Amino acid sequence: MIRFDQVSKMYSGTSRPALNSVDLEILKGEFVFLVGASGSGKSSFLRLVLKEERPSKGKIHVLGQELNTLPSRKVPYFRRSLGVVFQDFRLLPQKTVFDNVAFTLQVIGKSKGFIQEAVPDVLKMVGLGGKQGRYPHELSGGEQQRVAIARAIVNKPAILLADEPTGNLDPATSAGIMSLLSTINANGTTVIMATHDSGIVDQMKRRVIELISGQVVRDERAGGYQTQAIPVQKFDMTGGLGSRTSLATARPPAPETKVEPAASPFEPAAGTDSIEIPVAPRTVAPAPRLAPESGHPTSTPSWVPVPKRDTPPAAAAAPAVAPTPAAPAAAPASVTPVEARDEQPETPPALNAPPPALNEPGRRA
Ligand SMILES: Nc1ncnc2c1ncn2[C@@H]1O[C@H](COP(=O)(O)OP(=O)(O)OP(=O)(O)O)[C@@H](O)[C@H]1O
Repeated sequence: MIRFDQVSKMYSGTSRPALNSVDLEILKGEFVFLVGASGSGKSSFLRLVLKEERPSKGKIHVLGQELNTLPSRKVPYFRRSLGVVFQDFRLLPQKTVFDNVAFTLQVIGKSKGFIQEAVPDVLKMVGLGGKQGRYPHELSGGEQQRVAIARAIVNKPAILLADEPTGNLDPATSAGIMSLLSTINANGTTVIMATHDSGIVDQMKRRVIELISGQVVRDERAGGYQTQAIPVQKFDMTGGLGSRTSLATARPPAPETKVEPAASPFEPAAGTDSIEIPVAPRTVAPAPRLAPESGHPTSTPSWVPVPKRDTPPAAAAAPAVAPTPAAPAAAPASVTPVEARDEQPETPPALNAPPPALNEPGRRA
């Protein structure tokens, strides 16, 4: 579904790559956390998936498409399969909840009838059924993020990219957002979330990819935020230290091993809507956890590299989370906020402003 082959990204005017020889694969239905200190390359990774940036080296495949060869005119259509959520919500302040979600559908020319059906459905799914007439300033932060998520998923994207979606929320509200993302994932959407929130990562027990200075140093199935960092290049399965083969081999365990996420407090128990709200400690980005002199890991890796696979993870086939009763019966089609940035006739700031998380102001190459 997403494959990075020896991808490096060097922004112009910089001396160090934001991403350095990244080699990984994310399968349909996975829920992946991207962790790492500020500046380690998480947002750059997401921007590359979105084709907001081009790799300086290497190839990126997303949904069967090699992005280097994707013509610009096809990018908006490509992005219809991707939803994006940001830390700062990026709602249109002058539009109601309904209109914020409807706007992206209008941009791609969906009919009024379609919009009238799809928007209430998705708002109900994110728990905002009764608030569609409100304006963003009349909502809590968590509710605003739910609107942003509704906007991102109204077209049932194959992939949802979330850049610090809980970064502005308190722990209890974050738990609600994570529960929602879990449900979206259980309904078939691949979720990739960049985060500094150790409590969430530790409790969700999903795949964790850790970046340090643009390099993948850990790729752990059902991992935690603080697990010892393992330099992938040093974990040699083929006899060739740091070789292309060993990197390609250093992929997460096969889906056949079925990573059934352990019961997570962010996921409602089967047959119920109740979610235990954990009070997870917030942390800032950690310092690299390599042994200071050698750069070698300080403990045995807890993951097992395996060859590439093409089949979806078992967890996707058998969702750990029962879809909520409020989930829409039919999949509405629409457009992601990303695409709206490309195609919208006006330039509403919330959709067009350079995204701070993915495109920090003043840093565009
Ligand atoms: N447009 C840009 N132009 C130049 N350098 C950039 C640009 N975007 C990012 N960088 C640099 O690339 C590196 C990775 O940045 P990136 O935003 O991907 O990190 P991050 O892990 O997402 O950080 P954070 O957790 O703070 O959001 C940093 O050194 C950053 O300064």
